[in-house]
Amino acid sequence: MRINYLALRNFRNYIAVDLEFPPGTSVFAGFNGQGKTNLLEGIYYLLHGRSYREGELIRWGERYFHLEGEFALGERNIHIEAYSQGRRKVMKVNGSPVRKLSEYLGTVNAVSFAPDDLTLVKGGPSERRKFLDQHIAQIQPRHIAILNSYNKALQQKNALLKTNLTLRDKQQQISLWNEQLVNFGCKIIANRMELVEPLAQCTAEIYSEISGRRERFGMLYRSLGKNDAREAIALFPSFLQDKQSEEIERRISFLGPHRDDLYFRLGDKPARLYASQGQQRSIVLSLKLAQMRLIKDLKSEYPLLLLDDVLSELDKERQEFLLSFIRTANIQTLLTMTNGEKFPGNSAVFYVEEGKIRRKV
Ligand SMILES: Nc1ncnc2c1ncn2[C@@H]1O[C@H](COP(=O)(O)OP(=O)(O)OP(=O)(O)O)[C@@H](O)[C@H]1O
Repeated sequence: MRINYLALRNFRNYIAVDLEFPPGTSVFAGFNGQGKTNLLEGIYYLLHGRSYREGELIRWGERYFHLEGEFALGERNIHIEAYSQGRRKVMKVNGSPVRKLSEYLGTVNAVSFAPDDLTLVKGGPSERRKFLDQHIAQIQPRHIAILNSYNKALQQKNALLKTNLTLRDKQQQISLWNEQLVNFGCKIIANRMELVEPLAQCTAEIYSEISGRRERFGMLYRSLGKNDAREAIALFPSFLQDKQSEEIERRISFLGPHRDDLYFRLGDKPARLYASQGQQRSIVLSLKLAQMRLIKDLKSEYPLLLLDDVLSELDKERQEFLLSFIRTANIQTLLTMTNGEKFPGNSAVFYVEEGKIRRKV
């Protein structure tokens, strides 16, 4: 998968930028606050129909933003457009408006890696669930709709638990929401389980390579407190039934895949507690590369790789591992760096300065 072309209009700190991307690695270098992340954010927005950051996308003082990109998928070119129309956001693929995100999400895949991802190991479970769910959504866009339906039912159930209705009324209504939670929740667990099995294997292989075969990495998806997600699916309805009185008493719904976690192990020790800084970096790097491989296995093409200021976070050996993976697999990679860092060999270099981009000649 490739990006050939990108146009940004009034997007973040860009007034008007038109860029053509060569194959291979492109470096975007600049001082802090010049627009490097905004550029990757624009590409992310085109591929996901939303941003991953807070804040106003329209350039301050302007009334709209407009993004346009041309992507290549095998022999096929895909033209994606996104713009704001008042408060409304519009997406078009090859000129046709997109009604539902799931219609086009995952058409062109990208894996991104930024310093924030390094919290995946030591951060809270919600970060790891988000990581899993985002990956699933790239290959199975309906997963987003299932998550939304589950979260809606969960919100309604929590709202009900907070009301002052009689116990009898609550009991009656809760079972309706529980039915929905089971319906959508089991699909979520099944999707996560299906991804984690190959992801765990692939990540372990890559981690072993990075660590010179000295360390063993393992990953386990724990759902509803069970190590076996199939068991969790089978038990979910009766668990909800058993916990009903406690949920009514505590006025909160505390059981379901919205509480699940992904456990990382180094040898037989939990990585969350014991992984060193370097080991955390190796785990996240292995996870990202495993994601790339799984997408390649499924779609026969590697996704785009968006590396935001991440190279400086890796030591020399891990940098070399990542760069040689990119070179060997011939992955189109967009890499941001701060001025002064050493650029990887054979890359096209672009300078980013105050919302303007020029290619080094
Ligand atoms: N809606 C907006 N309109 C205009 N400028 C904006 C808008 N949103 C963000 N900015 C500005 O864009 C600038 C560039 O942000 P960006 O995150 O891309 O920087 P960067 O080059 O990646 O920097 P760093 O190396 O520090 O990560 C910031 O200074 C920010 O204030």
